[in-house]
Amino acid sequence: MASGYKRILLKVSGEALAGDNSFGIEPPFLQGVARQIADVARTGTQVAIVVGGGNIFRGMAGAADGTDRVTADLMGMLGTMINALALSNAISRQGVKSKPFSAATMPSVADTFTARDAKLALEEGFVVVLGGGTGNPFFTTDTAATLRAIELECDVVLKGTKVDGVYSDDPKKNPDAVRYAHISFDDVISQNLKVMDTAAFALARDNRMPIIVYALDVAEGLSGVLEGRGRSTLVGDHG
Ligand SMILES: Nc1ncnc2c1ncn2[C@@H]1O[C@H](COP(=O)(O)OP(=O)(O)OP(=O)(O)O)[C@@H](O)[C@H]1O
Ligand SMILES: O=c1ccn([C@@H]2O[C@H](COP(=O)(O)O)[C@@H](O)[C@H]2O)c(=O)[nH]1
Repeated sequence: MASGYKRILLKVSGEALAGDNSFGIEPPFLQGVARQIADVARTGTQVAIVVGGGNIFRGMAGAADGTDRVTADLMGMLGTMINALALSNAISRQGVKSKPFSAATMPSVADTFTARDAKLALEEGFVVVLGGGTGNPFFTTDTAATLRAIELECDVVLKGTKVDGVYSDDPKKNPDAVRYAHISFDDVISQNLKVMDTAAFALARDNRMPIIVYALDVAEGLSGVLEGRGRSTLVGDHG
């Protein structure tokens, strides 16, 4: 069934790609995510993806160990590129055309991202997988996801992660945390709810870009979440 969305931006958690491990990519999990994405793309919904890198390297952790922050963030961005290549290839193996783009120039690895080229690829039926975050240190791939969604004129950001929505507190640390079905940008920011960083929420709020937070391993799959089935939280000022 078609989702009703013409074009979506999916943020795939890097940390979740490690599956039951603490580092790297678990192939069955990667294949499962690729299958869900291919199912949605086959319905005619255009899919752009931003991939995180928490399964490989986070700049803050590198900086805490003494590496200068800009270098550590470059290392983090390169980690997201590894995930982007793996995910794009896994989607292609599902029989759906996919093309990786990089925010940083690395011509032998992937085309450099421009909104114009990525939009053309989407219109030609490619699932585009965007690595390298925003290309700038001191940002995150959550902010990159919101930024790219706005640049590519997507209808919605889907944040696919390890938890099934936005809670009153981190559900991994507080078993009494309560999940919201819907929450406004102002509330998620003023309550300092950490499922995404404040910069990403503020950018989405200022550009009226709704965000749906859901668990990548949801039984109903990405298509189910897009159709309103499966647990998730809608962050936005309308609906
Ligand atoms: N209020 C909250 N509601 C839901 N999750 C929360 C909340 N506060 C903190 N979290 C945590 O935020 C995590 C998701 O964000 P995080 O940026 O760490 O990961 P990610 O975006 O999934 O991974 P990556 O950065 O590797 O792409 C969840 O796993 C959850 O434990
Ligand atoms: O725009 C960006 C995006 C990411 N980084 C660096 O990459 C890692 C991994 O990204 P996550 O969003 O944490 O998954 C991040 O910790 C940063 O070091 C960046 O510098 N700029």
